[in-house]
Amino acid sequence: MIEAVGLTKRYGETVAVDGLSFVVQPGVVTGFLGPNGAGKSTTMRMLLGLDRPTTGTASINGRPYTRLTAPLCEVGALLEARAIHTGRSARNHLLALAATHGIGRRRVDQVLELVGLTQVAGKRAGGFSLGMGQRLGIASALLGDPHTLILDEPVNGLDPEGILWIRTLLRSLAAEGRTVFVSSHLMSEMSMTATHLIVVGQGRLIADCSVAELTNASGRSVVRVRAEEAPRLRDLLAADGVSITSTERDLLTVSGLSSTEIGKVAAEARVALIELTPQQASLEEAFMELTRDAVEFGTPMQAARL
Ligand SMILES: Nc1ncnc2c1ncn2[C@@H]1O[C@H](COP(=O)(O)OP(=O)(O)OP(=O)(O)O)[C@@H](O)[C@H]1O
Repeated sequence: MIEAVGLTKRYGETVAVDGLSFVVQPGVVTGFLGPNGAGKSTTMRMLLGLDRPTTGTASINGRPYTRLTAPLCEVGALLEARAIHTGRSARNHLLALAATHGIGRRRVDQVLELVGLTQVAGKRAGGFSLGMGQRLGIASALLGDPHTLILDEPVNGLDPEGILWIRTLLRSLAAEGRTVFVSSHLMSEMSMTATHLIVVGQGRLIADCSVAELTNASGRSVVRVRAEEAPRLRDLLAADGVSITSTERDLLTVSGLSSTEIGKVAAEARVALIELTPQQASLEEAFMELTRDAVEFGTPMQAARL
């Protein structure tokens, strides 16, 4: 379990993290989501004892990271991409790390296999592509078979096959009962990997809920209705609080009424429906709505990317 209590980090005038409190439970993948500059990396660095909080506390399984006796075996961490600038081979890099914790050669070969680097284990890690470096970082995080994983943007630099691989890996690690905390600024990615979400904006907590709750909370569900007599149905549905748009002759997009209500009106008026589809606002929309006021350098392009 990871716990942050009133975590705050100031850099001069900048408040990077602002009174953040949350708990990350074991057994599910928890996504740490927020626009660029929201304070995710700073929070993770404080969890890992790499940055000292201005105020507040961060603990892992009840203790600050710096007080863990065998950190590598308790917490696996992946921070920014290309953290490994080494002339060593991937295997030697892992062997050196393993030696600090009395971890054997067999475990090194195991994690190399797990991340798909066995073939290139003898190659200089400094010459690795971004994706290979990312895999080596994940191998380092897994080396001590830790119960807690803290990964900052682990899909960065991975190709589609790599993204699928990490998604499956994280879910299986969580299913084994581990605590898996993973940051991203991409809602679409997180919605496919995480079950729970902690959303931040400008250093503050915006949401702490399940992926399903976030979608439901957006509450802007609309219903797609297709009917040959769409104009007549539009008149029948028109009422206060109902908004109807139409981009095609036989298509209506209705908000303010449920699909059941629309179906009943259509049946009573004997209007044949070709389609009646309730549509949830996408997670991307829900996220943008949540963080709209918290995007640090809000530009239309950046907001669209979230
Ligand atoms: N060492 C530092 N000195 C000064 N300001 C910093 C420092 N580290 C981070 N910041 C500022 O703190 C804020 C939060 O940054 P942080 O990197 O934690 O955000 P993030 O959510 O991880 O963003 P990204 O998705 O872009 O990595 C930003 O305004 C950033 O400029």
